[in-house]
Amino acid sequence: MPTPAPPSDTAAPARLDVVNLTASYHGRPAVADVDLAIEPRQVTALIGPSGSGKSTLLRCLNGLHLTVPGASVTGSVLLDDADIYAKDSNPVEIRQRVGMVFQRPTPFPTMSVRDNVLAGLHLGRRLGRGPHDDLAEQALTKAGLWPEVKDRLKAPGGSLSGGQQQRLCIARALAVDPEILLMDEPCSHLDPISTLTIEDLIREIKETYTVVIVTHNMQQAARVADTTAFLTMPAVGEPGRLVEVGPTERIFSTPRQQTTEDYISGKIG
Ligand SMILES: Nc1ncnc2c1ncn2[C@@H]1O[C@H](COP(=O)(O)OP(=O)(O)OP(=O)(O)O)[C@@H](O)[C@H]1O
Repeated sequence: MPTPAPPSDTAAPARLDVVNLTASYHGRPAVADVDLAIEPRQVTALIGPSGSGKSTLLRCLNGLHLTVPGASVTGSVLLDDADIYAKDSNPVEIRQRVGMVFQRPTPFPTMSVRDNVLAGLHLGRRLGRGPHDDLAEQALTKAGLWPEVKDRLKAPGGSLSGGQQQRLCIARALAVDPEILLMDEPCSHLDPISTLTIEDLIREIKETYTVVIVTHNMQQAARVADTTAFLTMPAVGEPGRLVEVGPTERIFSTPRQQTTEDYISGKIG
């Protein structure tokens, strides 16, 4: 199946369908048999105990998993119906359409704020219409950082606070105009105020983007996610499996599976 064409500026954000996905390291499954529909313009949270495969599953959603030595995948991830694991799919294009923000803010510390935002554009994607300064301003505005850095665009990225650096990374991810943003515990190294700022931002950007977030923090999932997917593994050393997925409010108030209830009530995990 051919890789889908890049979106026009007015295109709706993409949907993702995970179909019978198993992801392994050196032949050992880390997460198995996952079927999961990720709806456009929603925030989907992946929750579950440590080692249940949340980050692995997240990295499978844009093919980043296969960049890990010894990693393999079976099953499919359909990006608007085209399998990102098809032989003829284009990994660079997929990662432009499905961006990623990591746990630790990862700006280039000595590169200027402006150049950090534009750093992803060298991947060969179209640069859009206006000059790059406009693009940097737009991305920083979307990431809620523009008022704080508009007079510091030449300052090094490393001179910003941790929370600002994480929003700089979000601006960098948004500058390449993705349709989907994957966030792997984006607040785990941030203070409570910066965390709330990022959560506000997630709620705002879901108007335009499809967001998938891995979080250990169930309150955070309850605050930001429309849909929550709970993964766990039956025993240590066994692969994680998707136990239950549904509207966040229902998952937290009336989970259908006992394991989900045990996890959210703190009995396991
Ligand atoms: N690079 C790797 N090489 C080998 N095994 C790995 C690698 N990354 C993860 N794993 C294994 O895959 C399994 C799932 O790990 P993963 O990090 O996806 O879980 P997680 O639910 O995100 O955990 P945590 O909440 O602790 O971050 C674990 O058993 C882990 O040891």
